[in-house]
Amino acid sequence: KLDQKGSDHCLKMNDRFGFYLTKVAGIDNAHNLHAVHIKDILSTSMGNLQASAQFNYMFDIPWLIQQYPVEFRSKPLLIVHGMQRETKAEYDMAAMNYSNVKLCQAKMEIMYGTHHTKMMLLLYDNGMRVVITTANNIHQDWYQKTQGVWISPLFPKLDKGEASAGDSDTHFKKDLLEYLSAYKLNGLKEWQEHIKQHNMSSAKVFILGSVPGRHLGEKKTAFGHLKLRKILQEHGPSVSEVKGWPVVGQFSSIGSMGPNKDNWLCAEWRESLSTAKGLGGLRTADAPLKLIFPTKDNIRLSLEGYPAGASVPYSIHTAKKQQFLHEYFHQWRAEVQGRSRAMPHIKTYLRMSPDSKKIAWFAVTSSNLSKAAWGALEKKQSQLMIRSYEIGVLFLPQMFGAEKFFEVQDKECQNSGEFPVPYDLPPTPYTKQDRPWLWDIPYKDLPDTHGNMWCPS
Ligand SMILES: O=C(O)c1cnc2c(C(=O)O)cccc2c1O
Repeated sequence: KLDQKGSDHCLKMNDRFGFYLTKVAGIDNAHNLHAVHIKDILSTSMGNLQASAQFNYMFDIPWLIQQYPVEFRSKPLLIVHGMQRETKAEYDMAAMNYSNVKLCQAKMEIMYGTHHTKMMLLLYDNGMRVVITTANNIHQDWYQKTQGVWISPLFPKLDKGEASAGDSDTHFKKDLLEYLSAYKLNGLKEWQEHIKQHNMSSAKVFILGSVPGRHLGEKKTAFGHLKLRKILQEHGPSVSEVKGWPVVGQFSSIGSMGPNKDNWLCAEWRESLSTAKGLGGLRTADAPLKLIFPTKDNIRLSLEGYPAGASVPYSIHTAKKQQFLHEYFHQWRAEVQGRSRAMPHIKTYLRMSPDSKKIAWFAVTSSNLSKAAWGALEKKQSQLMIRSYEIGVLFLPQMFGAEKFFEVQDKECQNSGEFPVPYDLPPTPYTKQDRPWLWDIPYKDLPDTHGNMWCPS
């Protein structure tokens, strides 16, 4: 048990990055000391809330309202979602009970796209905060899973007339406004205005956004994996420093990516994630790729048991078409954070030194491993086609006063500026017996933590 000081220190250290994991029920509370629950984010200690906007994929509206302190439950709340038809009608019905709740439906004009973005815009009487997370606005996403949360500093209001100023070295404000204006929704105009009126110069992260569309010309590098490539080209580590460093991807769902690695995964996608600063296009030896995705047994033996798999939607139909992928797979192991049994719904990407003691950058985002989220080049690479709304943040060492790289925090609550990577590095490869979790086939051989089998209908 950490003494009071230790735990306070932890909190401070974690404030360094503003990156937290969500609290997990049922593990030693030592592992929750600097984790956050949604009620902590919305609490009066974060500011005197005047209004908020909640962007997400899944909402339990009554549950969400209950997460606000009682004195904030009647403040204006804008819910931004991508639901259509029956589900949209359900949301409209649920919201009717709350006169302060307005709904805003994101346009989904490209097939198979979803509104994955999970973001909170919190307006106080003395400023505003931006929160970007991987958790849906439902109880079970904040209960026994590993989820990521980035909480911005308090952004103070700008004095009149300064509206053009207030951006950071990472052009956080400009990129957030560009992301929101891409919705082309009148319902978002007031929040775009709030953002314009606040000083966001203290933001040290880069925005990684995705917006449905066929992005070309100037906009081609505004979103998806080409935005990450652009940032790494300009601000990333140098080629010589990270030659041969593995790229690590960790996610809770997988899209269809063609019959072999050269279609997309180890072509444009790995190209972007292994980009380094220096001569554009200087081909470095292909970076090793390590993908972290829960095994069937990770899910079976988890705190939630097989039902954890209901949030890990990898279908056998898709898996069958891309067996090549499984060579890259590594187990979910998070002893460092006491979360080996708290299944990942977090999505993270990083570049790791061969000895896994350092990382060149770290991203936490709603984006899973899919072309829909990161984009796929089309028309002779002249345009990037993205299907879904996504948002995440990228941490670069030099923006946080680190020399060249982040040291990896390999024991909880270390007293230094090490980066709290949410899982164990180096990742542990699948054993010969391991199989990736597939959510749409039955498992009747071995019971889960709660003694149940898995029989999807
Ligand atoms: O967090 C999200 O954005 C998200 C999106 N989609 C799903 C699906 C699906 O789309 O079928 C199934 C199960 C979980 C999720 C989920 O957690």
